[in-house]
Amino acid sequence: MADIIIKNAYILTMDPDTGDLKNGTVVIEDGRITEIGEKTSESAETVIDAKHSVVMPGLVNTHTHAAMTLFRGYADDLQLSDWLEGHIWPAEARLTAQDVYKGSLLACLEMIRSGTTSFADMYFHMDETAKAVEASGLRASLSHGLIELWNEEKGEADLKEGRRFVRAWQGAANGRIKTMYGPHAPNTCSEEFLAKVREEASRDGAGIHIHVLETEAELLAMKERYGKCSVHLLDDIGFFGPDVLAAHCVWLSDGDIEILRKRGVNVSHNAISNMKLASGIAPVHKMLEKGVNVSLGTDGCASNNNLDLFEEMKTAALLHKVNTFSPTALPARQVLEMGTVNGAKALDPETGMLKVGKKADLIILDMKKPHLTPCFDVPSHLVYSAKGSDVRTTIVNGKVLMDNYRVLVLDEQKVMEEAQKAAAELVSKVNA
Ligand SMILES: C[C@H]1O[C@@H](n2cnc3c(O)ncnc32)[C@H](O)[C@@H]1O
Ligand SMILES: [Zn+2]
Repeated sequence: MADIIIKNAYILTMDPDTGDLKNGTVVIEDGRITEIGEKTSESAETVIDAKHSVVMPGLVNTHTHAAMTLFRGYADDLQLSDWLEGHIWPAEARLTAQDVYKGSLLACLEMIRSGTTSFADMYFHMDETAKAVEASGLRASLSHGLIELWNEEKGEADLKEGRRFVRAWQGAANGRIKTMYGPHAPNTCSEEFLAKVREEASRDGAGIHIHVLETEAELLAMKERYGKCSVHLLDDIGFFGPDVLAAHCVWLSDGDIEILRKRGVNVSHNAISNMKLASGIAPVHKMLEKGVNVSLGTDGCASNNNLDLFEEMKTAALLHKVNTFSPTALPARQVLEMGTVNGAKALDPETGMLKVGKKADLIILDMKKPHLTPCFDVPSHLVYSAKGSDVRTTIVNGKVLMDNYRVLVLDEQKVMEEAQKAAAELVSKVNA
């Protein structure tokens, strides 16, 4: 007997071999998809009737700082350097482990509600984020943020903590947690430190998550310090490979794109954060054209200000159409690929697609809504009309985390109240 059967659904598989099924059935057993077809002869403990609904792979958020939900709306409308150094870092200096737990749990709740089934995170007190991921049932690739700032002692201490975290949590929560090294950026970490991180990551078989060329200020600072940009510096020290996840990549030259392609680097595009902080427009259409794997991230809630990847998909599609003066740029299917398959390629290739043998990370959207009526083309609706709040059911690793809008794994009221209290106390400490 199977664990879950989902029937009567439009199935957006994201699998180029099979295409979509207009009225199909998905069977889940032991955390994996065991059957997809029109009908099944199986029976299951849980049968979900998904009439008027779409079943699709869960969305993958490849760049965020989950606990920054506590800073949602805290320091809006500022220049990135002022925002980060003048407001966010002083507030983060007061963060306790408990704050990070409460903020991360709130992020997990928001992601479950809006259809994100896995995410890549870089932050501090990461044991707490890992505990929140464990409790929520989500999947995540987590890293401790390493901000060396040319201070050798701080670099050593950060790296020690990063290494401890990587080793302590790799494969935890029944394999749902993976760990990575998280050097913050090439303009906040020295060349020697970045090379050391590369070495450690290779030794531990862990990936690396890093911000790259987010702002023009970074590009200019790198040119002044090294006479070359971040991508060329990282390439020269042998930093890049398919285990590197580079967030932002806004200020790229054509030569940089070629390096990213050649090295198989995964790029996380954060359209809303880049627009809000006025960082610039990443050359996403060029990267995709050249064959770079580009996925989607929200960044933290202080620069977005939510974790809804449906908003991110729509924004990315619109931004690159207007940027290229071409309405055919980034069509709906390609954006859906960025939100699912491409993200999965960066974090866990056994997810991101509804296919027999893949891990069962999937979501069900309720399509019987005024803003989704009529429906001529499902992918178009998912990108241009749907919202995270249209997700009715979220399943990760074959476990139902939200069933028909009811979150089963967390006490929603308590999570919100505790985060609200922690955020208020934190801000009053910063202002004191
Ligand atoms: C992990 C550290 O990274 C900081 N951070 C959050 N968002 C951004 C961003 O867009 N660029 C650079 N750094 C960022 C976060 O506050 C932590 O200090
Ligand atoms: Zn970031």
